[in-house]
Amino acid sequence: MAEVDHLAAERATARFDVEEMKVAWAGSRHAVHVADRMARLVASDPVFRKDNRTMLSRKELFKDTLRKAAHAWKRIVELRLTEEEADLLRQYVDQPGYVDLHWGMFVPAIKGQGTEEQQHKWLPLAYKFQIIGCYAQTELGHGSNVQGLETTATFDPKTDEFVIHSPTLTSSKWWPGGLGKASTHAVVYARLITEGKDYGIHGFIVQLRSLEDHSPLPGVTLGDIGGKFGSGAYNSMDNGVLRFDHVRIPRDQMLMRLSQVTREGKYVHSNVPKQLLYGTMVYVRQSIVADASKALSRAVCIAVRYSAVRKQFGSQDGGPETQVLNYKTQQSRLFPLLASAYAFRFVGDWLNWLYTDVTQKLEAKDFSTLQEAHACTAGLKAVTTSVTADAIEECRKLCGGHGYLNSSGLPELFAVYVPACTYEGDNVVLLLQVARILMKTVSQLASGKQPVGTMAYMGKVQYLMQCKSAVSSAEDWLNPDAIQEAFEARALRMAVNCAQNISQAASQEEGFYERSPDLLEAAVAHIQLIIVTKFIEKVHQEIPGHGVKEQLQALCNVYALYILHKHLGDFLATGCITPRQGALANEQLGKLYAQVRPNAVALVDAFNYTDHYLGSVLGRYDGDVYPALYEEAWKDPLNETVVPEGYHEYLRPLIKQQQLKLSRL
Ligand SMILES: CCCCCCCC/C=C\CCC/C=C/C(=O)SCCNC(=O)CCNC(=O)[C@H](O)C(C)(C)COP(=O)(O)OP(=O)(O)OC[C@H]1O[C@@H](n2cnc3c(N)ncnc32)[C@H](O)[C@@H]1OP(=O)(O)O
Ligand SMILES: Cc1cc2nc3c(=O)[nH]c(=O)nc-3n(C[C@H](O)[C@H](O)[C@H](O)COP(=O)(O)OP(=O)(O)OC[C@H]3O[C@@H](n4cnc5c(N)ncnc54)[C@H](O)[C@@H]3O)c2cc1C
Repeated sequence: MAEVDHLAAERATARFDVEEMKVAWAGSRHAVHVADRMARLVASDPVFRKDNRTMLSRKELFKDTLRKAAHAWKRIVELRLTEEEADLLRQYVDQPGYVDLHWGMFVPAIKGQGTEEQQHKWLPLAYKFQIIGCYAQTELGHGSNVQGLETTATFDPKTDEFVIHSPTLTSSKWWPGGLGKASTHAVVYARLITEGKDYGIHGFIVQLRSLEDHSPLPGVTLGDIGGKFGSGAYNSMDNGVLRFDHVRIPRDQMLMRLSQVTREGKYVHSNVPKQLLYGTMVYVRQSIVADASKALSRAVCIAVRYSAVRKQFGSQDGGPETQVLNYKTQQSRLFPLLASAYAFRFVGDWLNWLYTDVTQKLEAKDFSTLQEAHACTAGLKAVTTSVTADAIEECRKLCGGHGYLNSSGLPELFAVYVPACTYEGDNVVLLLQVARILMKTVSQLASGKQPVGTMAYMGKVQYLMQCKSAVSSAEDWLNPDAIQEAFEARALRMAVNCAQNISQAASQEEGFYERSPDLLEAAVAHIQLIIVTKFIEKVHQEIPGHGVKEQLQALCNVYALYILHKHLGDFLATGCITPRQGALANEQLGKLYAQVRPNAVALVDAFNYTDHYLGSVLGRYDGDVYPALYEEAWKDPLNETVVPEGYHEYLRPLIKQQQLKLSRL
């Protein structure tokens, strides 16, 4: 705890129990405790220092990542950490690296798509880091279109092997994290060809590097694809390129849980949906939603604390300057982001529950909820990552000029985060998947088929197509039923409008193509409805702690009314509310901001982040920003010498030349 607390006055105005809010945020008292312990463990270990990261060269940064990963593993083993503890420790180390893909995609791919025998063989090796794996799906020529991948895996019955080959330049694997320099193995996605027939994309475990000296195996060409956006940031990751020249692997290295190739080369597909091949992506998409709230809450924590410290302009009578957090414009830009962090946290928890539920059903061969899992993970991944990326940039602007300094932590956070809009499915491509499912659901309404899960509201089509909001005062917008109905009506009407427009096209496919910009908006409306609904449901639960429920209620209303205000055009165009009701929502939003204001600093304290994890001089817990900023500047390598390198070569001759010219005048 800091000696001087410049934010003490802010903390004193909080009208709720911060310790209990920490529990609501983390999910349980146990979760707060474990996260706290792991965060402190990392913060107190000099190997995990990260304040110099943006000053390292790419090579130094990569080596630093290897060092941290090895040290983290050593600590995990020494301290016999549980899986939960180890995941948190890695989170707080906060440096993207091959380990993320090893645990986050390679292991899940084998678990999800490998037979029991294959899991028995490969997982123990991966669990002990005797092999390091990555997920090699995307190619130079194809990423979004998985069915368009070109790498081939041709079965050779003579030797009982698959021959993995990259037939073209565009078939080179391109992007897989951990592939460039670290991985020894990969789950490679390739077209399965047997008995002369192409059976489409399947997963294969392929060894890439020697386990003795790490050199590439014969027929394997691989390396790093080069520097990426931002200093430090995602450059700690060795995203790689990989080509195969007729590389042979045993038949049993095809992941055979979903389909098999027999010794004779017969292709056998188990009686399961083909889309289960995409299971690893579904798993990672749901974890990306949980991560969105982490990244967003970090940015918001920095911006809120700094806005409480920063003062600009005096009062009319020459009194003290005003905290920028008191400006209504600052509040109207920042508090919706604070509310979004909480909203994403709770929808992330719900999505995790849904994912677990669907997985259990799949184990029991019940595939009925697969579409729901796909729509929710794809749509929530798209909306939460897009909002978070934009929000981090907004937080940078909210911190004025100092937000642009690396020491604010915001440039690096943005650079690390922004590819989340692209990886695990480009957000537009994913939203179009949601739109397809929405259109399918609308088309089935006429036949009387009742939609289920998050689409269930569409079953109220008769009512929602004609209902009118009853809101007649600003306070009426505090009624969750009023919010819920307006959001349901907007989402349904947008979807039905799209469906009607598509039905007038020459074909469904052409209509979908022509109307895709509208479809995107309909998909966003549907996903925003899910987020609002899950927040409302959360607030309806019993939430212990003085004032905690009230604060969450206020944030829920901020989130919903902010979205309504931002997308007012949708609500008006679909006739769900009147312009007057829109104005009342905005009036209520202003009142809610005033309610949030005295609690703002405490609401970000509830995220319980250490200064190490935040990595920001502006977001320090103690608010002692200026000495830290001043001190940090002197650490820059440019300040190692008073006179810069290059002075004698370039500055002095220039100055002298000008002096000479002047002396001649
Ligand atoms: C503690 C753990 C932490 C873990 C987190 C660590 C991770 C580290 C974090 C970040 C590191 C970054 C790692 C990045 C990795 C990657 O990027 S891997 C590569 C990801 N690639 C993609 O996401 C590609 C996107 N493309 C696709 O998913 C598909 O191509 C497609 C766009 C969905 C289209 O597929 P396809 O052409 O086959 O299908 P369609 O004709 O459109 O649809 C056919 C039917 O299938 C249904 N469908 C599609 N996808 C799914 C799915 N995933 N699940 C279920 N069902 C699916 C679709 O709705 C159609 O259904 P219908 O026939 O009934 O209409
Ligand atoms: C940092 C990072 C890490 C990654 N890690 C991995 C990894 O570990 N393993 C792996 O296999 N891959 C990885 N990837 C690759 C990633 O999954 C792909 O980049 C991603 O799926 C997007 O595919 P793409 O690059 O082909 O984009 P494209 O599909 O080429 O997108 C280009 C543009 O076209 C638009 N577009 C494409 N299709 C459509 C359509 N049908 N309708 C409308 N618009 C469309 C997109 O919206 C986008 O604007 C990573 C990528 C990044 C950036």
